[in-house]
Amino acid sequence: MTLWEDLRFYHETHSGRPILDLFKAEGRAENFSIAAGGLYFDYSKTSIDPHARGLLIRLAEASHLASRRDAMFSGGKINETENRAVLHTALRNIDASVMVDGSDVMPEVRATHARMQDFARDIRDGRITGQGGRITDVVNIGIGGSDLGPAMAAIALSPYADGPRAHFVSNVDGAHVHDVLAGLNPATTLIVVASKTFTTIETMTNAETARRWMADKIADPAAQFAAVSTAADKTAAFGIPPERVFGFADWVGGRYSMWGPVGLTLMIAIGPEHFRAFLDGGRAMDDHFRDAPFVDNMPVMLALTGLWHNQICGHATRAVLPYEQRLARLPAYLQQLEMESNGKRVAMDGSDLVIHSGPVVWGEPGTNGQHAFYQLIHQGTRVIPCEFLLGREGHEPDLAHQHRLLAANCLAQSEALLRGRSLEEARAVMAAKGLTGAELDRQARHRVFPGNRPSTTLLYPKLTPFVLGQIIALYEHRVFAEGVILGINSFDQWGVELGKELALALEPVFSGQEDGSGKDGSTRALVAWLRS
Ligand SMILES: O=P(O)(O)OC[C@H]1O[C@](O)(CO)[C@@H](O)[C@@H]1O
Repeated sequence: MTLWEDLRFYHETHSGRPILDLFKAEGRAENFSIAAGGLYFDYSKTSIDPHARGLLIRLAEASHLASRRDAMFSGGKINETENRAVLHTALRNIDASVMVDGSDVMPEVRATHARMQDFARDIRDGRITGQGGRITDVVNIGIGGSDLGPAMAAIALSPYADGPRAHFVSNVDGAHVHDVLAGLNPATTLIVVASKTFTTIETMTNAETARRWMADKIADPAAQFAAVSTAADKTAAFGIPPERVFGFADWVGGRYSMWGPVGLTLMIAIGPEHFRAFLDGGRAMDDHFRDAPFVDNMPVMLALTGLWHNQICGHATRAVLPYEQRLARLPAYLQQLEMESNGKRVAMDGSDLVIHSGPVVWGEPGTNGQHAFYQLIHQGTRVIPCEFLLGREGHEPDLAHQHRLLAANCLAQSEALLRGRSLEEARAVMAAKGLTGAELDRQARHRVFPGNRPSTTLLYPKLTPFVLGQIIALYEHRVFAEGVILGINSFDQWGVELGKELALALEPVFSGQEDGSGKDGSTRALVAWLRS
C-alpha cells in the first residue's frame, strides 16, 4: 500500500470516532498545536490523531519536502515547467547572498530595495512632488499578483499608513478605474503601473486610461508615473523614465511578489521602516520553516492538515475566516496564492495527478460571515474545514470590549463546530420552551448541530507589519509544502492562458471586425445579444 492508501484506509476505519473523543487523551491541545515566533497554531480540533499525524509526516518525508525546500531557498530551478528558480524568499532576506546560475543575485535586489526606500521617502517627505504639489494619493494599477498582495496588506496595515493614501485598480471593467480616479486630483497623484510582464491587458488598458486622465489636467503626465516590472524595454516604451522603474527578476512569481517592488505602493503608504518589519516577519517564518522538525513546523503541519482534509477526508473546500476586519482581503489573496499555485491536474513530470489537486479556498471576516454562510457550515450536509485567525489585541485600546466580543465569537464558533448539539440537547431546549409531543420532535430536529466539524485556529499577538509578514510567509510555505507532497509545480499558471487567448480573439467579434463564425452557437448568440 502507498502512504496515500494507508492514510485513506486509516481515515475510513476511524471516521466514526468523534473528534471530541480525542480530547480524552491527556495533552491533546498541547500536543496538536505549535507555538513559534509568537504565533500559536492549534489543529487539535481536527480528526488527526497520533497515528494519522505519523503517516502524514511520513508522506511529507517521502515526497522529499526537506530537499525541495532547501533547493528553493538556495536558488535551485524548482519551477521546472518554466526553468526558473523560485526565490521570493530572497526578497525578505536582503542581507544574504543567493546564487542563481553561478552569480549572486542579491546585490541587485539590495540596490532596488534601496532605490525603493529612497523613492518612498522622497514622496512621503515631499522632496518628489506632483505638478500640483505634494503627492497625496498613490494608485497602484495591476492585477492578480501585482494587486492582491499589496491591496490586502494596505488594508491590513492601515493603522501604520501615515503616508499618501494608497488605492488599487485592477479590473478591466472601466468602472473600477473610473471610480478610483474620480475622487483624486491628477496633479497630486502618483500612478504606479505594476506588472511583472508589462503586457497584461487589464493593466495596460487601465494605465492608458490613467495617463489620459492625467494628460487632460497636467502638462507632463509621465512625470507622475512609476513602474514595477521585469520588462525594462516595455516600461521604457510606455514612456516611464528608468529612474522610476523598479525591476525584479523572473524568479519572483507574480503571486509571491509583494515582498519586492510590487510592494512599492504599500511601502509609500506605511513607510520603509514598517515595510522592512513586514519583510523581517516573513524572514522569521522562513527560518522557522527551514529549521523546525516537521512535527513542530507550522507551515508543514498547516499543509498536512489541509491535505488530510481535502485529499484524505474528501472535503473539497476550506473556509478562511479571519476574525480581524483588516484581513478582509486575505481570503481573496489566498485564493490566488493557493488556487493558482495548486490548482493543477498533472504532476511535475506531466503525468495525470492520481489524487485531487488543491481545494477551493473561500471566506470572509468574522463576525460578518456568521450572519451569512455559517448556517451551511454548521448544518449543511457537506463538511467544510474552517481556518480561524485571531489576534490577542486590536489597534483600538478604547474599544477593547469589542475585541473581547470578537474573540469570544471566534472561539465559540470552533467550539460549536466541534461539539455540535445533540437531539437530546435540542429536545431539552424545546421542552424548556413548553413544546411537547410531535411538535417538540419536529422543532428539535431543526435545532440539531451534528458537530464533529474540523477547524484550526491561528492566534497572533497583534496585526503588526511583522506579524502580517509571518502570516503571509506561513501561507506561502504551506502552499509550497502541499504542492511538493502532491507532486505538482506550484509556481506556474498555465491554466490562465486559454481564457486570455480567447478574450483577445473575441474582441474583434464584439467590435464587428470579425463575424465569429468559428465560435460555438452559445458564444455567437451571447455576442449577438450584447451587440444588439
Ligand atoms: O504582473 P502581471 O505580469 O501583469 O501578471 C498579473 C497576473 O496575471 C497572472 O499571470 C494570471 O493571469 C498572474 O499569475 C499574475 O499575478
